[in-house]
Amino acid sequence: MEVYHVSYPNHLFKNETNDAYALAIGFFDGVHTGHQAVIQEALYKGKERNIKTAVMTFDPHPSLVLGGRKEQIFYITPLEQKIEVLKELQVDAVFVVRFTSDFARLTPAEFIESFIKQANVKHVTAGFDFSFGAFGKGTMEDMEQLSEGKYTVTVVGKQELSGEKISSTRIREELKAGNMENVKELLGRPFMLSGVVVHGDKRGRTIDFPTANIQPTEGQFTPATGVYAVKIRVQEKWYYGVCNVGYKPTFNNPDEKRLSIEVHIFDFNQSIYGEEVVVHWYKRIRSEQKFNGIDELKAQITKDKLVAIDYFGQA
Ligand SMILES: Cc1cc2nc3c(=O)[nH]c(=O)nc-3n(C[C@H](O)[C@H](O)[C@H](O)COP(=O)(O)O)c2cc1C
Ligand SMILES: Nc1ncnc2c1ncn2[C@@H]1O[C@H](COP(=O)(O)OP(=O)(O)OP(=O)(O)O)[C@@H](O)[C@H]1O
Repeated sequence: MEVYHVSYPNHLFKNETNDAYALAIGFFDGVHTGHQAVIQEALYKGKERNIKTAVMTFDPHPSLVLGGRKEQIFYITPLEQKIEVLKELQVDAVFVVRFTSDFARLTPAEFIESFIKQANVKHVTAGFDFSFGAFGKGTMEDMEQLSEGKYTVTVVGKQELSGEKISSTRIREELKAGNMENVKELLGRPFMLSGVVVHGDKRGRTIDFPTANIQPTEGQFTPATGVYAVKIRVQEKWYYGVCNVGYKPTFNNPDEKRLSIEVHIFDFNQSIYGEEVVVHWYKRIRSEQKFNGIDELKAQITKDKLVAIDYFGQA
């Protein structure tokens, strides 16, 4: 899969590629099942017409530029992970458009000229609510009307789960609540968090539950605090585990708000500091609690482990 980075006005498509494309457009944070329907439609059209399939996405999130947001944005799938998921969907190319204020000022017609027609796009698919161009004024009807016969358009209808639209916003809310089973259903795969194993307080081994402390890749959304049943990939192998996201109130002063993500990996006793790992999140088991000492905490983690084993035994 090719990845092209394009930006307006300096670096456009002209010399990038001569291939013709069926294109799916959107921000696609999460590449959830609603997004997958849009991308599958592009894949279908690409096959039908014997042309390549591409996904156009933007970076950073438009709200950072349009909303004048100063704080960091947290993504369900940071760009690199989004690209990985798109690769698995068998897309031929990804166009990553730099979302700048200059880009945001383009009229719908200008956007189409520079980013659709000049990119040799022969078919466009997007969802029913996709909007583009300055103030988001361009609709999918405009997309069709401005085509001048140079490309065709399909609009994918609203994909729903339990009567509500599947959306990135909805998934962020579910992550904030720790509802990982719902997240899994909406994404069509478990939520993934990648990061590096860093040194913790080294207390874990003294309570018989050694943990890998994970420093997440920058810009990733972290689920609600609490204890979770997870799978973790270490050096190409998958293991089961229990993960605590929180502040360890049993040991730490509640004012010390340093969030930690740590996984006790089952049947594992290697030193993995500095390793890159990926955590897949399945189920929230309970909230983090302040215990009266180590014995109570140990007894609870033993129970958490049984809940996770039981969950995976049935999953
Ligand atoms: C499954 C699991 C559940 C945990 N639950 C709690 C908890 O409810 N309250 C708490 O204070 N710490 C909890 N912890 C965190 C432990 O206190 C922590 O692993 C221990 O202090 C070791 O920290 P260290 O790795 O920084 O040395 C939990 C850890 C794990 C692995
Ligand atoms: N549930 C859905 N059904 C059909 N199309 C969808 C759905 N969700 C998103 N799309 C389409 O997928 C593309 C990417 O959309 P976008 O990234 O805005 O997703 P979103 O999930 O709606 O995000 P947000 O919650 O931030 O509005 C757009 O073309 C959009 O119209």
